[in-house]
Amino acid sequence: MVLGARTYCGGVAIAFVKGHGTENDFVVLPDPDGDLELTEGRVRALCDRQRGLGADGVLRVVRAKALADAPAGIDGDAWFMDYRNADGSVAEMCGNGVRVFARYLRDAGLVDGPEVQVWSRAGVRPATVHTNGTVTVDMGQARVLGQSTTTVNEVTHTGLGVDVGNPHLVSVVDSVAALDLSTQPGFDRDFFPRGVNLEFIEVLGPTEIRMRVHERGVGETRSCGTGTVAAAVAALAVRYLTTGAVTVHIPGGTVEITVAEDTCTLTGPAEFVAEGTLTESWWNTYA
Ligand SMILES: N[C@H](CCC[C@H](N)C(=O)O)C(=O)O
Repeated sequence: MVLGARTYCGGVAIAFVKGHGTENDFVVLPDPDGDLELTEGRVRALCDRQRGLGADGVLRVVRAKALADAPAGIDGDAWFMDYRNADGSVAEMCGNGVRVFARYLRDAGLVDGPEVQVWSRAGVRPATVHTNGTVTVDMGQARVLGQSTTTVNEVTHTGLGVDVGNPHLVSVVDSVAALDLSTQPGFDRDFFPRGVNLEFIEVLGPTEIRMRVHERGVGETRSCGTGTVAAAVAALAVRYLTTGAVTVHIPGGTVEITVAEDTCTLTGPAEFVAEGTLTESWWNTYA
């Protein structure tokens, strides 16, 4: 497992690792000292599936002291997941990303033991890397925002807004397969001024749902970890419950969610596909 690079000016190539959590895929960029100039243009190019490595997002592995916008009071040596969406935008949190990030820290020998503290712009997300390769993340408290609407294929759905550190709107539909999510669904920009991740769920049973998602800053993805937590909250709300366990089937696999009054957990796989180095010419092409 690569540990990362300093900078090209030092003549050292920039290392990457490619991984995914239920097929929500990421480029992991080890950059402990914050040397890389990770511009929006480079993120878009990295995530482009023709001119780059291809991914839904980038996880920069950086120590908090190397970040300009690290939360106040955080230990400078804490590991921070600097998450970027494929369109180059910065998001507060990425649930599938935390699973991949935590497993990377363990496999790269940057942390000892199965318990990993992953910091994000939404706060710290403790994770446990299990011996079978799955990871359980403490996702913090999910906060219900109220009802809002989304329009897909000229049909308007009323959904439940849920804040999981990032914004979500979850709508219950008869069939997720019937939805065309190839373009941005409509949503209320007054209710969600910073954009929103849009989940659509089909209830399969009291504790089981199927979900598809159109992610803010990406488009339709095979999975969205924070979205599965929001979906579980909405599925429980359908039964007038605020706590419980829900199995969520997404196109990229299955995750297990627990919802309690004060916090939620997300358990699912984290896989690594490849590791390597970016060519200097490629890196210098995109600024
Ligand atoms: N697109 C999301 C961030 C990534 C969330 C998703 N990939 C996850 O696993 O939670 C947003 O802009 O809030």
